Amino acid sequence: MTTSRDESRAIFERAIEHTRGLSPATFDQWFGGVQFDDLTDGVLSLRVQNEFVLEWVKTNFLPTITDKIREITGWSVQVAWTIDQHLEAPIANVPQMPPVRPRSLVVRSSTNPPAAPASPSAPVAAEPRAPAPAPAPLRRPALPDDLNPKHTFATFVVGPSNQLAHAAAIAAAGGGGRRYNPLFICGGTGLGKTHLVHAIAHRVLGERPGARIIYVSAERFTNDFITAIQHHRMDDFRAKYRVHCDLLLVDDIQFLAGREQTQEEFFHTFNALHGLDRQIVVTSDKYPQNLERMEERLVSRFSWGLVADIQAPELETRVAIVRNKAALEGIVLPDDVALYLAQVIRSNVRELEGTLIRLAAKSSLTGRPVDLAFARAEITAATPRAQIMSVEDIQRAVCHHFHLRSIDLTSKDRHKSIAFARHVAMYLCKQRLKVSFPEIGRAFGNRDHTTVMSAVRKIEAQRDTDPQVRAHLEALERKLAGDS
Ligand SMILES: Nc1ncnc2c1ncn2[C@@H]1O[C@H](COP(=O)(O)OP(=O)(O)OP(=O)(O)O)[C@@H](O)[C@H]1O
Repeated sequence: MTTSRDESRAIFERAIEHTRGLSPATFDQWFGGVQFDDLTDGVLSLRVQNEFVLEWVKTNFLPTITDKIREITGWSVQVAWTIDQHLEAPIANVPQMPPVRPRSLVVRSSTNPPAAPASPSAPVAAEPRAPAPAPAPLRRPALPDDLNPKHTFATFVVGPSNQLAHAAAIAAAGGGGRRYNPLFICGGTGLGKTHLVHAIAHRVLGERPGARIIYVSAERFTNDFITAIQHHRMDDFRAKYRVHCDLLLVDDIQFLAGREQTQEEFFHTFNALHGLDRQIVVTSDKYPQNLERMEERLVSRFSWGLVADIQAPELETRVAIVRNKAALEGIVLPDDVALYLAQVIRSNVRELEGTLIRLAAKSSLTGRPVDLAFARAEITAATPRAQIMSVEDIQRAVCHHFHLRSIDLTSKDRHKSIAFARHVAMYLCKQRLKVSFPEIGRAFGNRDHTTVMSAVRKIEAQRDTDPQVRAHLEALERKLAGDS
């Protein structure tokens, strides 16, 4: 069967449309970085920005796409990939390869704009590299003493904000997929970094009870090190961390800031384990390059494997987390309350969980059911207004300021003054609520997240150059703060 390029592109587009329906958020995030080159005689040629996108798309989308193409054309499709770092991604959050360090791979699950491309196109073979070798044989069991039994993969809710870190954590636990060493998980407080690290340990222990796992906070590593020096037990310390360890999990590495001697020791620990191909997982509240007072050689090693960040979860993920937590704790939580909690507590899962537990405790003390009225009253009393602001509050303030109807902001009306007010509202949502671009898009008449990104960028640029725009923003900021 021979087809023209237009026909084959149409076949490909039908196939990927089918895939988009299966998982729209993931699709946008990943498939946006793939370009169709050709489909001729059963060979589908695709161009991707980097190897990680290639592997992800290949694992998650390709089977469905090739099945669909087979359904349409009868071909058993083979895929030829080209890695092209110059490829302009239509979707801004496609993961980027870092420009200089050849062995590192930085993946952002965020909606941050992509970095500039670094090197020219290079065709690659269709197959991914062989899986990493199995860890060294295990000798004696070792149980990390402070693992939270509830922090498992089963209790971790996966969404676009954390799916890369989650997938990488499963791979680090030997659960398939490419294993990156080290795995560096970074993100703000209370977003699930420690949970994932514990989940890795539980999974490894479940599957290989003899595995020698060391789970330490960087603070504990420091204290162990100091104690070893004090008591002349450096040989034991080194044997423990550099030899009798199959998996090293280090939480909150930022704690090593400025601790030069501990950094030096950790550097050698890292090298020893890495040299033996033992998995190392590190968490941090910052990207490696943003770690303060950290030796450059350590920073560079942290980026050798995979840097996966965790962002604040989207609304749907927050709802799922709060429902899950309620189910785990045996709390009866109506859907409208779950949604309300997820709407008002946006940036920190720990806080979301804490609020749920507090509500449940108060409800059992007072005998009142956890219903919407109860939740609203409790949260309003306990939280400053600014923190429980919602997209609707911002839309209301913007409409009031520009004398518009609320429907104008969600309508398709592109009149200049309405479009400007809409852009301002989107900008304020991003600034104040830290909600994701897709989430904002949905609240503004189901607009695409790229539209929201460009609106926010436009206002950011005007804010710095146009005094009138700045005046509107300041007036709105005052209004929103005044509501607090
Ligand atoms: N995706 C998720 N699914 C389920 N629970 C989650 C998720 N993300 C976070 N949590 C829960 O939120 C709480 C805080 O998570 P965790 O302690 O892992 O955060 P962290 O990123 O390590 O924060 P910090 O940097 O402050 O140590 C934990 O109870 C954890 O179980």
